[in-house]
Parts: sequence; C-alpha cells; structure tokens
Amino acid sequence: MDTRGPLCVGIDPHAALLGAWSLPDSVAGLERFALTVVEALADRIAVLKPQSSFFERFGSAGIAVLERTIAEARAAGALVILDAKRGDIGSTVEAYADAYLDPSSPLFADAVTVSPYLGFGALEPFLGAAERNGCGVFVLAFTSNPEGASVQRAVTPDGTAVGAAILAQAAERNGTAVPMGPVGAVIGATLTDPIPFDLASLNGALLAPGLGAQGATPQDLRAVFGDALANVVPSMSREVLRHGPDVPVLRRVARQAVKDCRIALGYAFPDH
Ligand SMILES: O=C(O)c1cc(=O)[nH]c(=O)n1[C@@H]1O[C@H](COP(=O)(O)O)[C@@H](O)[C@H]1O
Repeated sequence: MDTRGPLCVGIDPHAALLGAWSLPDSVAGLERFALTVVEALADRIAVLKPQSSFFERFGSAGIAVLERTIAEARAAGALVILDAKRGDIGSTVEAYADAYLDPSSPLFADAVTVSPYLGFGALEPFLGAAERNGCGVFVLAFTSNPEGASVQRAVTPDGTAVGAAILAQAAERNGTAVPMGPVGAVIGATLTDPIPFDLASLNGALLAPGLGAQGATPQDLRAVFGDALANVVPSMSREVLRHGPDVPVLRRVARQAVKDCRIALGYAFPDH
C-alpha cells in the first residue's frame, strides 16, 4: 500500500457481471473475467481479493481458474487475499490452513478471510500457518451486512460485544509485532454504529469492504476507523468491476479509487 496506494479490488465474477461484460456464464467466461481483472490491475493495485464462491460455482474447473488467478496476480506483484470466510473445528481448520496458507498448495494466497464464530481459538492452525509462512488472516469482526449485528453486537456475560471479544483476542495474538501482526480484521465500511473496540490497538490490518455497491464511500472511512486509518485496506468489488471489460477503463476507475482512498485516509505521499 505504501508504493501502490491503499486499495483492494475484489474479483467477484457475479453471473450478472459476466453478462454485462458480454461473457457467457461458463468456465470460459469466468476465466476471461478473472484474468482480465488480473491483467488490468495486478501490476498496479496493492491488493486483489478473489471471492471463492464465484469460482466454486463451476466446480473443479472453477477452482482451477481460481488457482491461476491467484498465481498470476501474485506473479504481477499484487498481494492476494482469498475471500473464503472459512472456519471450523480446529482439526479441520488445519486442513484449510494447508489449502490456503501453505506455500506448496495450488491455492496458496497471501491472506485468507476466516470466520471466528466457532470460537477464536479454533482458528489457531490458520494463525500458526500465517506466522510461519509470512501470511495474514482477516478475521470477520463487524461485517458490512446489516444481518451481522445480531451476532457480532450481541453481548457476552462480561458485557463485551462478541465482535469486540474477537478483536481483543486477535490483538493479544498480534502483540507488539512490528510493523503489525498477522491477524487482521474485517470491519465493514458501511457501519454507522460505533465499533465498541479501539481498532488501533489491534496492531493488524483492517479490511474495509462495503465501499461502492453496498453504499459506503471513502469519505465514510474516517468516521468508522478513527485513529486506525493507517491500517485500513479499503475494498471494493462491483464499484470497479462494473466498468469492465475494457482494460484501460478498469485501470482508470481503479486509479481514481486509489486517489479517493488516499485522500480519505490522509496518505501524505504524492499521487502516481
Ligand atoms: O470478507 C469480505 O471481504 C467481506 C466482508 C464483509 O463484511 N462484507 C463484504 O461484502 N465482504 C466481501 O466483499 C465483497 C463486497 O463486494 P462489493 O459489494 O461488490 O464491493 C464481497 O465479495 C463480499 O463477500
């Protein structure tokens, strides 16, 4: 983000977007879509985030496209967050960690999104693998969707919101690691109620989805993240993707989004 600017673009090949790009809703269409985004953005945008579901829809052939998408994006210099939102009992999480955070895996990514709602402790194999392999995990804390609050803002017996308790455990795990620990969190940019946790104390990256199609704007980031702005990774998918399939247009739109986020987050360095 220091060199490319603060932006994550999601690779979300919705069936409707394939149609809008005049592509068939097929493996061939999926591949063309994902690789076009990679061609347009992977050499210039800091982070790309393929959403696993849209690849899984096509079974093993779709997973093969996901493997290629991740590998080509990483080869072009982007960091890749695989958005898979995985979580399970610890022994199963171990296999998920092998799938996404072991450098020898065909689905190896720089980071993965994980769900802590089987208990933060059950995520341990992800956290260990991230530490060993220089990767990250993004733990769902306060998500961008309105339904999330009924679980994430529910209060534990000691009066803490569930999402805040998750963040406290993530912060403890990150400790004083420099420049920050491997445990990031997902905090929706759409949120209007205050986050009941000091986000700067996480000492981890803060993935902020919800910009664009879900209604949030870069200008909203300051109100949501307060003094943790330096750790925010603003994320948008449809807001950029809907401008495809023309590569120069995708580049122009993403470049403008980087600029908007840079201003909103108070980045000091000049535009490039
Ligand atoms: O983990 C995520 O990335 C995520 C968490 C969250 O709280 N909200 C959220 O929208 N996302 C993902 O971010 C993307 C948002 O897409 P757009 O609404 O098109 O920008 C989707 O792939 C979602 O699955």
